Formats: sequence, C-alpha cells, structure tokens
Amino acid sequence: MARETNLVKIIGEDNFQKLRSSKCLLVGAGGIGSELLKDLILMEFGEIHIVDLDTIDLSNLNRQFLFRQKDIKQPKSTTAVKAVQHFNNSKLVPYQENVMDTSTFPLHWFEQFDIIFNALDNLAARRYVNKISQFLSLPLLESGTAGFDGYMQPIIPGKTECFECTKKETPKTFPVCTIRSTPSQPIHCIVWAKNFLFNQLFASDASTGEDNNNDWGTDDAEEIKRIKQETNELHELQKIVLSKDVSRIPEILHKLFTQDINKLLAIENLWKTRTKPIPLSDSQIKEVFKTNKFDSNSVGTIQEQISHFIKVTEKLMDRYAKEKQIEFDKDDADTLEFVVTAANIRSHIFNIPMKSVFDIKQIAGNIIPAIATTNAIIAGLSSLVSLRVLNLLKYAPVNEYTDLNMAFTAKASNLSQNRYLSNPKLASPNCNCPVCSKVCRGVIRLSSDCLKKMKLSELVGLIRNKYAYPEDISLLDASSQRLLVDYDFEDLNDRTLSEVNLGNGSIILFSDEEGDTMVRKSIEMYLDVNDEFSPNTCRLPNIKVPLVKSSDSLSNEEEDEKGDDVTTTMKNQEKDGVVILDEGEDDIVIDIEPLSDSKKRSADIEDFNGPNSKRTKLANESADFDIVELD
Ligand SMILES: Nc1ncnc2c1ncn2[C@@H]1O[C@H](COP(=O)(O)OP(=O)(O)OP(=O)(O)O)[C@@H](O)[C@H]1O
Ligand SMILES: [Zn+2]
Repeated sequence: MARETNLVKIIGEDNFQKLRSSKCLLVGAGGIGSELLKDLILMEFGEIHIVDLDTIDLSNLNRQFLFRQKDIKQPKSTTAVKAVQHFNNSKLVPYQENVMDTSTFPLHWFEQFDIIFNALDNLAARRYVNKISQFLSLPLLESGTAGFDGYMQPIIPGKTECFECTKKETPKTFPVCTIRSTPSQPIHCIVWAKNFLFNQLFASDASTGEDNNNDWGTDDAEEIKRIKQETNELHELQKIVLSKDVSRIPEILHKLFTQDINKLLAIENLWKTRTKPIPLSDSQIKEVFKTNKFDSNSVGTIQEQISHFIKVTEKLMDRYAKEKQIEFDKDDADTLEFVVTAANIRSHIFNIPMKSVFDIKQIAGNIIPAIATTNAIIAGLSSLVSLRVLNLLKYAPVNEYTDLNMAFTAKASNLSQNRYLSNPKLASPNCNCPVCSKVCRGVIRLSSDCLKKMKLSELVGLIRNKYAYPEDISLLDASSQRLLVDYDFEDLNDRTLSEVNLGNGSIILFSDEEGDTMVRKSIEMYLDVNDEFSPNTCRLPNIKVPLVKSSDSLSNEEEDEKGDDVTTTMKNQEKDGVVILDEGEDDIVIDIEPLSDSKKRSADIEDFNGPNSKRTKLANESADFDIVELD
C-alpha cells in the first residue's frame, strides 16, 4: 500500500494536497534533525530545505542514524539527503551553511517557507531563528534534548509565547572565590583549569573577564588582594610558555601548586572551617619518571598526573609557538590532557577526589550523553504537531493557537513529576518579552542602491511620518547598540545608510523621545536588502504602532544599560559554557513593569492627537505610503 494512502485517510485528500505543496525548513541535521528529516519525508512535505553548517564526527554515529563511518568529515546536510533519497518523495534541498549568515540566507529567503523546524544545539542560533520567525510571522517548531530530557514547542508569532518569553536556564556558575581560593568539588578544579589557567597560559588575550568585576564573592580584603595578585603573576607564567624553554616547566608547577597554595594557606580566615590544602613538595615536582600513555578510564597516581602535566605542557608550548593561541577543545587531546592533569593536581592538593580523562571530558565539554530515543520522541512529537500548526487535522481543528500543546519529557518540565511526558497548552506571548512583545516589529525592504543613496535623515523622516512619531525620536543600530540619531545628536543625518554601516540584516530601533504622558511604542525594524527590487525602492511595513503610557516604556538610559548587560551575559555564556560569576549575582533580565491586560487595552489608543501635540498633523497619515521612490 502506498504511503500516502494512510496519510490521505488521516488528513483527507484536500489537506494531503496542501501538505504536498508546503515547503518547510529544517535547521540542523544532527541528532533531532536526522529523526525529523525522516519524519518529514514520511509525512510527504512537498519541499524540505535542510541547513547544517557542520561535518560528520565519529561521535555522531551512535545516534545520527543517517550517517555511516565512511561519511565522517562529509557535510551533514548533503549526506543526510543522500541517505534518504531511496525512500523520498519530497524535493530535498541541502545547504552546508550557517543559518545566521545573512548573505546566504537573507530575510526574504526564509519567506518561501510555510513552517520552520529548529533542531539546533546552541542558544545563539535558536535565538536567531526565533527572531526571524517573529519578523516574518512564520510558525516555528522549536525543540531540544539533553539526555533523557527533551522539549518541543510550537511558536506562532503574535499568538503564542516565543522562545525568549521564558527565561532560559543558564550554564552552571560559581563564585570567583570558590574557583580561585577554596575549591571543594572536582568541577571547581576543572573550571579553574579550563576557564582560568588554560586561558591565562595559552589564549592570545589572556584575560578571563572575571577580574574586571569588583565583586569577588567574598568580602575578605586579603583574599581579594591575593586573587588579583595571582592573576598578575600568571601573566609572568605566560612568559615561560613564550620562552619555549621546556626545562622551565617545573617552575610553572612550583608557582601554581606550591607557592600559590602556600599564599592561600597564609590567609588564615579561609581555613577556620575548611580542610587546609597541602602544597606539592619540591621532591614531587622533581621526581619525573617515564609515563605510559594516559588511560582515559582510570585516575592513576598524583605522580603520574604531574608527569603527564609536564609532558603535555611541553607539547602545548611547542604548539603555542607555531599557532600563537590555542583554544580549549574537548576533542583536542593536548588541551584536554592539560586541563585533566592541572585539575587533578589541584584536586589532590585540596583533598578532592581526582577524576578520569573520560569523566573530565564530559564535565569540561559540558557533555550530557545524547539519547537516540529522546531525539526520536521529540522529533516525532514535533512533526505531528506541525500538522495541527498548519491546521491539516480535520478531527482536531485549531480555533485558538493557544489550544496547541508543547511537550516536555522527564525532568525538563518541572511539571511532570511521575509522568514521563507532559504536554501543556501553549501560553500567550509574555508582555515582558524583549523579542515578541516589548516593541513593535517589522521589515524594511529596500534595494542595495537605496542603501547607498538614502540619507539617515530621510529614513528617519519616512519612519516618523509613516507611524506618526513626534519630532523627538532616537534611532539606534540595535545589533551593536550604536546611537545613530537623537534630539541632540544629528551628526550622522547627512550620511547614507551604508556610510553608517547599516546593511542587509541590520536591525534598527526607533523610539519616541518626546516624553509626553503617552508615547508611540518603539519599533524594531529589520533591513532586508533585496536586489530584485528596482533601484530606488524602500518599503516600510504596514503595521500598527500604538501609543502607550510613557511610564510603561523604558527610558532610553535604562534600556541602553540593560541591553548592554544582556549582550555581555550572552557572550560569556556562549564562549565558555561555564561562566564564573560572582556569588549572589543574578542573571540579568530586562526588567520592565508588566503591562496588565487592562493597561494594555487603555494604552492602545490609536487616535491620541491632542490640540497641542505635534502628533496632530501626523497621526492619520495614509497607510499607502509604503513604496518610496528616491531620486
Ligand atoms: N548556526 C547554525 N547553522 C546551521 N546549523 C547549525 C548551527 N548551529 C548548530 N547547527 C547544527 O545543529 C545540529 C545540532 O545537532 P546535535 O544537537 O545532535 O549536535 P551535534 O553537533 O551533531 O552533536 P554533539 O553536539 O552531541 O557532538 C548540528 O549538526 C550543528 O551543526
Ligand atoms: Zn517572546
């Protein structure tokens, strides 16, 4: 029996034809992506475009069942497509590219799709696709797994909460003082070795960022002084690395594991309630002996750890001279061995159990083993719910998108308790969400010619008139938080958009700065450059930009500060996976007073045009003003 016969029975001939003419985008062809590709093909989507930037690794083969040993180093996207060709009725289009690359995938490229499936493994790409989905009002099926935990969440822009509406769990963080002075668990020593020591010795810019803080997670002045001093002294150790003189490696050991520990011991307060560390003795450092290859599964003796530390530091010093900087990578045996041995020596000193290479690789690489079955369940749920998102299931019609369900497995939900699977209904957008609710959103479509010709003042004029903003406004390049125009900064007004570095993929933020009781809501606009447009075209979106009470919108100052903080936090997270934060420091969130529903309604006054307001002449501008031909 042909596959489609069953499908037609379930969704009906007419809806089956709709599915056949639907195009979907699958982002990620890894664990969940392989499963999803199979599901989407079996559902017979008309076209499936698959984007994945990566090539296949040995470690992918246990669960990414479309790939074989012979495919290692081949692109995931094209290999996945080849693997499914023999049971495929859909048109498949693979791309080995980063989905965030705006030159390959400009915003208008995404518009061809009816639905997007995310099967990604990192926050940055998830956030990016979520934004695209919001700008284009494209349904997105977001999903992820970690071990037995998994989730899938349909996102219908404007109707249901988006990926950013809820706070995302941040990587585990530790106080600086625990990492630097008083470790008590293997992870503390691993974070010290990976995020602090390794960077100090082998990164080109040997700053870890943490020392720029003034909060150390401790009030002990002596301890803070010691931490600062230690950082400075470690810069000296980098000179040994640079000297290429491997006979000086025992000096590194002496400094890290004898001298620095003795200095910590001298801070008596630290050891009132804690077991004192025992520094390495000179004889331990000097007693180098022949070592065998490192066994990944056992721990060995402290002497073996020291010998391996010396050996691997020799190798890294040699590499550093050629490579100029080395980054920690769990799959780079030398960097892993350095972190393992340094962490284990420190653990030994602080009376903490040492760990095997295998264990430390999991922790340092933030690896939770992937479970193929979790991927299969999440991908299955995700593809099934897409039929409801596209409203193709007649027996379960979707009247309200908030009737759709998301799904969590096991611990991920905090709701499931004794159930493996929970599938709560979707929530409405969170009115505090900086991505889907706080500002209005739209796309400016323009030709590249227009970018080169249009002056900033002209763009400001167009936006001001189209959405009835007052005279006092500010314009920000939201991607870089750069101020472009405001009431006392007009220096760039005569520059063209390209001269102020606005281009395809730039996001600008336009705000009312008049300070009346009511202000026009800020608008965030994506610049989508399309060369198929005639040269002088600039098209502004026809969207409604309501007036809101000024007390309900952030002042620019607050917004700038908080925006910056958020960016910094995200950068840190993505760089290291594990961030060293100071004790008591919370995650930074954009903190806006929530608009209650009633407030929101009363603030949604479209015709606010009091007699003295500059808005009077602007408020009722024609909505046809969307194609502007420039001279
Ligand atoms: N910006 C991006 N553009 C395109 N593809 C991406 C992007 N970011 C991540 N991916 C892809 O998403 C997929 C996620 O799959 P998965 O979670 O199974 O990770 P993996 O890298 O295959 O495995 P592991 O992380 O466990 O080694 C990967 O194949 C990765 O290449
Ligand atoms: Zn949101």
